[in-house]
Amino acid sequence: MIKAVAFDLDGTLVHSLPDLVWAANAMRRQLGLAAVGEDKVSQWVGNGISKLVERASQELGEAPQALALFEAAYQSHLAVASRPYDGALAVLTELGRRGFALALVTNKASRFAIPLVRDLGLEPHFEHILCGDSLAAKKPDPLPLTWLCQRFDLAPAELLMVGDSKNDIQAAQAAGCPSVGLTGGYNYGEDIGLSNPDFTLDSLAALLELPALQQR
Ligand SMILES: O=C(O)COP(=O)(O)O
Ligand SMILES: [Mg+2]
Repeated sequence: MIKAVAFDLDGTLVHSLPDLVWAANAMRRQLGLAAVGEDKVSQWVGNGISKLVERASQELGEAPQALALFEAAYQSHLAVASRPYDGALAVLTELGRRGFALALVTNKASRFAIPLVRDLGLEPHFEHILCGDSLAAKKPDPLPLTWLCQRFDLAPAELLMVGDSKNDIQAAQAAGCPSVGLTGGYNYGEDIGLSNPDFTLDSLAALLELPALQQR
């Protein structure tokens, strides 16, 4: 029986790609590189900011200044075009009303993730927020989910992970937690179904129809 739900952030609750593209291009311009579009950047998201920057400056090989350039740009442009997906706030509110404990498990570093969820009004819904730098390992490592199970005093089977990326599904599988894979997010251009989540859904709103999430 599910008692708590852990949500991923980028590509799951928030369409953050436009601001990530903006920051990546601000960095690339200063490094003398050409601008890139959403199609490219969406494939660089998933393993945290430093990996994104590494992928976004790959043509240069070593670019020690790249991370600082990206971070300065992104910090000033976190929630300009980023928006919660349709129904995101309503789904969090309704799951809370049904008695489920909610948590956020993102690979985004806390200095970006926290102000973003605060700005978009998502923060009060979560009992715990785990970011890419909160613990010794991030998704696809199971650590954030096993940490949550301990905090919530739950068995792995009682915590549902909802995410758009194979990192979310692999973390859930390694922790022994059930998972929902959302289509339409940022999954390196791959079909999320290939990661074998327990459920594959096309929208957040469809979560509310899952039999396991009717009532805690
Ligand atoms: O920052 C990233 O690379 C991905 O963030 P997410 O875990 O919220 O999808
Ligand atoms: Mg994601």
